[in-house]
Amino acid sequence: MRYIPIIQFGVGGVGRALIRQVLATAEQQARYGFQFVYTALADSDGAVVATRHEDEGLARALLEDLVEWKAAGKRLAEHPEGYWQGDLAALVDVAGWPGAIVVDVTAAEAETVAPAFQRARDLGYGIVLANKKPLTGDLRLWDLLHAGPLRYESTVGAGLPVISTLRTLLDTGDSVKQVQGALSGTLGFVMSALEAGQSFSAAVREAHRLGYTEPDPRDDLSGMDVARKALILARTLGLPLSMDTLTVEPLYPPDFAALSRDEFWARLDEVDAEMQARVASAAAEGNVLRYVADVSEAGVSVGVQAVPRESPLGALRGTDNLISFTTARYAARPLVVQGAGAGVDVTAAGVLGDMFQLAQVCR
Ligand SMILES: NC(=O)C1=CN([C@@H]2O[C@H](COP(=O)(O)OP(=O)(O)OC[C@H]3O[C@@H](n4cnc5c(N)ncnc54)[C@H](OP(=O)(O)O)[C@@H]3O)[C@@H](O)[C@H]2O)C=CC1
Ligand SMILES: N[C@@H](CC=O)C(=O)O
Repeated sequence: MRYIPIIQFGVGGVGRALIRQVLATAEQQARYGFQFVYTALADSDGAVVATRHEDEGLARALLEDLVEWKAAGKRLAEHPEGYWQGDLAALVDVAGWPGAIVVDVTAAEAETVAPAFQRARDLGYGIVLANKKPLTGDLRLWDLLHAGPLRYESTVGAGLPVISTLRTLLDTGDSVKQVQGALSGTLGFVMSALEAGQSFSAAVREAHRLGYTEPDPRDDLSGMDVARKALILARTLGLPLSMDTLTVEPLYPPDFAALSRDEFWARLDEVDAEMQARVASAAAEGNVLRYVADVSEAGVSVGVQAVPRESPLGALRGTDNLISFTTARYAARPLVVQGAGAGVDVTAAGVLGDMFQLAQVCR
């Protein structure tokens, strides 16, 4: 049996779901002749690191306890096995051995995680990302990440096979003309709720409660989360674009960006009337609102579109994403991927699928 050390940054909704799935799939892992062992877990200011490395990593009972501890809103550093830390690169140093995989399920800024990725690259470790920020900042970090084993399926469409589909199209020599679709689970959920008569602010609160939004929901409502996904698709297509080339339409007034998170939540209902009016005006024409991303060589844009209620995008419900690839081979009828595009379980499954792939690549 090969033991593959897992160093995981982030023990939030997705991070905890991932730990549960890793523990629940020991049999599936064994079928491939390996076992994932957690050797380090980090949250924003603490960590728990395995003291015995050889094959066991953190014990199952401890991992289960840590999942409960974090679900209760506590800090890893305050756990009896935890300590305060702010150096993710040092964690990569102490917790890995050849074949290790570093998993980023935070929403931390690129600059915060970049030194740890540099260390992982130096040591030849694999990297799996659900965090979009490292892939959408400086192109030098994009290049560094791509200089070794890397998977990032869950950054676009959560657990849906979006990046792998695009990769296969490109690897098999197809020419991808356009990638278009609804890429936000949160905004899809909110738009559906508005159609059903719920207020905008109530729908956003519900999406947050259900674990669909980013840690700061303004990342979703500003369009930035969709813009990041669109940029990841564009860069995967080979277009060396940066964020400032994208057109992005926000769903809240500009002064909301400077509010504290609490102030933002307190003032969110100020947007309700305008959103209700936009939905009603679209409905009068037989349309519904969808937040749509468009990626092609001509450029990348993300924003609200009124689309016919009966169209594929208009028929989407809840957190469902729909991504269509128009290519030389799929010209008349695009290749379409559709399904839940947010939620901690589907996202964690996308990350775990990436880990299974890297386990077969990293030695
Ligand atoms: N939820 C979803 O449906 C989807 C999420 N994703 C992506 O997955 C990632 C995680 O999302 P989610 O689990 O919902 O978010 P949460 O807010 O629930 O969890 C984020 C975790 O990251 C930790 N964290 C933040 N900064 C750092 C840091 N500098 N070092 C180490 N840990 C840090 C937080 O620590 P602390 O506990 O101390 O706050 C927390 O444990 C995001 O990037 C998101 O975009 C992608 C697809 C879908
Ligand atoms: N907040 C995101 C989560 C997945 O990336 C979304 O709602 O789509």
